[in-house]
Amino acid sequence: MKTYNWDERNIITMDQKDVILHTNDLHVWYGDNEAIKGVDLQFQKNKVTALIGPSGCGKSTYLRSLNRMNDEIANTKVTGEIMYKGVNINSPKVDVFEARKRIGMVFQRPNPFSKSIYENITFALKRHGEKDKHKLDEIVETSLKQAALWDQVKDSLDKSALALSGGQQQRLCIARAIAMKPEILLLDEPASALDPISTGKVEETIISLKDDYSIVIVTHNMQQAARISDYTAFFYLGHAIEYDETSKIFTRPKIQATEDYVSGHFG
Ligand SMILES: Nc1ncnc2c1ncn2[C@@H]1O[C@H](COP(=O)(O)OP(=O)(O)OP(=O)(O)O)[C@@H](O)[C@H]1O
Repeated sequence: MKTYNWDERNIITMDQKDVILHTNDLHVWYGDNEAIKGVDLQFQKNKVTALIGPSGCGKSTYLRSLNRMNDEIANTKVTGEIMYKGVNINSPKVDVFEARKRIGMVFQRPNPFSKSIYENITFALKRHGEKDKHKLDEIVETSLKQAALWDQVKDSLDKSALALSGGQQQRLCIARAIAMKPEILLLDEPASALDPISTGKVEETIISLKDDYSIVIVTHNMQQAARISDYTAFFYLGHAIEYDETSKIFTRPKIQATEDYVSGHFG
């Protein structure tokens, strides 16, 4: 086992006008286990940012904290700031459901509702009071087009979402998240349960979504991070160790542990 200097950091900062979300000194505890130990990262608008690092380093915990999903887990404490448009969304005063409308999330396993394709997309919109059928039809079409699924399902919107393939289900989940018109999409290993062809399609979808959304994605797949992201953060044991442009992380990172991790020689 190599020894590394874990006090070393290389964390880039960005011009505030380009930043859509950032965390200041974010800590997350599960009971006594401090899973995130003071992370300061900025996320740029209309870019894809990948979070990488070995299993258990806190990537998913950090991602989930960005739209307060950790609130759903008992015995969790989150301190520090999550700044979105001048508002600290980690404040107890913030309406969590409103925050999640703006910062949507797609999980590792496709989890469509046991409803029709159409209803999967309109369900939350209706709950938020949208009743206009014409408008709902329009949102269904736009969201499915953006998720690159429209052509395959436009003639079967009444079909059960569960009859779709895994890759199609995941793109439906992306369409469902997009339908709420978020600004930020959080993706937690969205392709890890998919075959290579479906993975390729989900990756193409993610790249095409950049024009309209800012995306933060957790991935175990180094090639995937290199293919689709503009920025990459390397996490280890609850710390963000290195954060830079993806091209730099994968070709000339400043920290030895990052270099070893991305080249498969870590540990
Ligand atoms: N729901 C939970 N309850 C208690 N502890 C948790 C929970 N989720 C994660 N942890 C702990 O927090 C730490 C970070 O886990 P996390 O899942 O965020 O890491 P990760 O980097 O995403 O891992 P992986 O790549 O394996 O998904 C680990 O010690 C883990 O055991």
